[in-house]
Amino acid sequence: MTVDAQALQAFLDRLTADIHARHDWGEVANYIPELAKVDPAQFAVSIALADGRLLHAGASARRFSIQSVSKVFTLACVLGRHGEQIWTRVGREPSGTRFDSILLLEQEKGRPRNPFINAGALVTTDALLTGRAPREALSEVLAFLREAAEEDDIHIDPAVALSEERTGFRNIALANYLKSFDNLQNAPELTLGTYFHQCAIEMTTDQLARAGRIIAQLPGVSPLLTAEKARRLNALMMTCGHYDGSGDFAFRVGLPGKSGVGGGILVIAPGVASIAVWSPGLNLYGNSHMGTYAAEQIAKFTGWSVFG
Ligand SMILES: NC(=O)CC[C@H](N)C(=O)O
Repeated sequence: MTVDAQALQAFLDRLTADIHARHDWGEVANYIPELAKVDPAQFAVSIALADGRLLHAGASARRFSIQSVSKVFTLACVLGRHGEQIWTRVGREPSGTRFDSILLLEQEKGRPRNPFINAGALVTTDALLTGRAPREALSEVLAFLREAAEEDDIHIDPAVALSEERTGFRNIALANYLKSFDNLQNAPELTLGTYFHQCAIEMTTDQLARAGRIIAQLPGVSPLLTAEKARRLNALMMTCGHYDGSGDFAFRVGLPGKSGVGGGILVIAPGVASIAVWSPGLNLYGNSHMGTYAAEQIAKFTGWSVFG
């Protein structure tokens, strides 16, 4: 689908002004002290187009904590390393529960519903870690992101990782619970440390939109992902990328997306564009409130949808 880039840029500028005028930001995540300090009144959007152009508006050069958006890239690394084997340990169904819920884990004997809820992401991170040190596993995720974004300046914020390490009691519970079902191969502390650091990667929307081009399979991007893997990541993002808000996101936006509790969302228009939005205030489901609104408005303006 072709898009008039100039008209889209003017739209993004209007959208940014509109969002700032609304003063309806949502609440920042307060269970991670370092994220609770972030000013909610911020917004950024970047769109990488199939012709190589990168459009942006708002604070698109400001770094934010990508948090659960990292789960897509970790899964991509794990699929590359272990192939389909990972699906014996984690499912591919939406959970209908909060991202940090433990409820289904007991009923389903320690096999998390999908790789994007925390329990499932702990399993994929554990698979990435097996056979090496946390530093090496994290280097692989960073190298993957840097190659996808074609930019080296992507790093982990140690203060955010430490902040979560000190207060992440639910994740600590989930990891121990997984271990009791024999669904962690490493010591829970090691898997958790790797997971918290992976979530603490910081990026700008410009960088995230560029990294997402491989999931959108835009022409000329790095062959890091096969077309088949990209399609499957998109399917998982569509069905599970927003936890118990996934249905609402699909209904409103019509494109696969992955959110993070830092307020970022990566939205994919397959073959057409990779969109990154960021606004740190969250909605009821723990997904960016204004980020979701922006994605909805962009989809409306462009007509981009996987549903025709
Ligand atoms: N939804 C999220 O972004 C959650 C990620 C966060 N690091 C956590 O585990 O709680």
